[in-house]
Amino acid sequence: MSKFAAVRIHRMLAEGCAGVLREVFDRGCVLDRVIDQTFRANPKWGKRDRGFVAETVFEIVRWRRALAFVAGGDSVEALCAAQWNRQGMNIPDWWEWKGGKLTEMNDREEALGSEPRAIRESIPDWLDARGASELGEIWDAEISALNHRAPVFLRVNRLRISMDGAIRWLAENGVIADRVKDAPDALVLPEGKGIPKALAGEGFVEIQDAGSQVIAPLLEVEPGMRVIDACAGAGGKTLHLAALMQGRGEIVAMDVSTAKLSELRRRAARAGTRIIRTETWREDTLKRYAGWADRVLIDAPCSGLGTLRRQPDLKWRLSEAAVEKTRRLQRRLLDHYPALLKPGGKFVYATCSVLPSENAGQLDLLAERDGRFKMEESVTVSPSQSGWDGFFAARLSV
Ligand SMILES: C[S@@+](CC[C@H](N)C(=O)[O-])C[C@H]1O[C@@H](n2cnc3c(N)ncnc32)[C@H](O)[C@@H]1O
Repeated sequence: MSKFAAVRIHRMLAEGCAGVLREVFDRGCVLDRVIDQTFRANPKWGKRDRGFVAETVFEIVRWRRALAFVAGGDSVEALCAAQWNRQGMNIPDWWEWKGGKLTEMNDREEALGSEPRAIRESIPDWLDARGASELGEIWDAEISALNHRAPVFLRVNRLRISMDGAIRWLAENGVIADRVKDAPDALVLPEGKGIPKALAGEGFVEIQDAGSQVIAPLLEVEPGMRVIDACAGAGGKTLHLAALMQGRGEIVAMDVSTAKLSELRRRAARAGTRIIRTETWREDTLKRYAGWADRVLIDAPCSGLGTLRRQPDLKWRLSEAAVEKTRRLQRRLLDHYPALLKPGGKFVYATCSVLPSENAGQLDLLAERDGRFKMEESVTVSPSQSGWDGFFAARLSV
């Protein structure tokens, strides 16, 4: 039962929830961003109000299809009613959800378990068919795990603080964090807990899922090396690489997005590393850096299906055609970016997808097109087996 079960629903907050949901469902906006904008537009909402709105909309986006079945309709008002009922809250009399009776809703909640998986697990039909055809029997466990709420994981920045030091520093600031088995730099916060923005901004720790922390170590970087992070984004893995290189060597962080790279520079300064340089991809970048690097990380754009726990809105925006377009881009990156390596260099190809066609399947196709690469090691992080986001990474040598 939700911690909000005994709370009376305030009209302003209910309308706030409905507004967020319309932006996400009708206009295809990104849930996290809409929540942020809504909170900024309503500065008088307290911590509890924000918690209520965030929990309501996250759960409705996650369970949209199942809730529509339970509510007997998929209007935003009906979805809210079904979710509040699930949370053990009373649906206010003034909430016009045009649904059936509460008893009918409760009956349908019980019947939900016998519905087909796509309805039960609240995913589009195309995604269920794709998951089942690529993953077979384990799809059932994976999609179920991807519907759980994810805890917050931190990566301790070893350039600035030790593991014990970080645990002590967090505790002194009221944050309890535990070590994570098999993820040497990771800490996990208790369910439902976050880290205050001010602490996250100190540079001692970065918010990063434990699954994502598997990737940088696979590149086997050493202090003094030349490394290219070819799809660096805002630098989650670049910062990890810099820490593994103990602040010695050179990392060139590349991306097509200048905005993401400027965020990366801000984070790098905060993390206390000076070995990262950023480069926006241009026509001549590949030529200028050809044969330059000891290591290349291709953290490729992907469907993102391994991160559905944290961004459930993604499943309603994605389509089979969009996933295929992403696969074509992945093939292009694999055809071109290994040219950045010196002879004897190594690259890691990584995604946050659970679909083999974006992962090992891409490397099988690469092997057919180009026989120069030798597979050294690969890791698949399964959400159901690890409790982490889903990732794939493989190291290949030239
Ligand atoms: C999976 S995200 C990277 C996440 C990032 N490495 C991190 O750890 O935070 C993929 C990135 O690839 C970038 N991208 C898209 N097309 C690209 C291309 N053709 N070359 C390089 N990067 C590209 C996107 O802007 C996005 O930032």
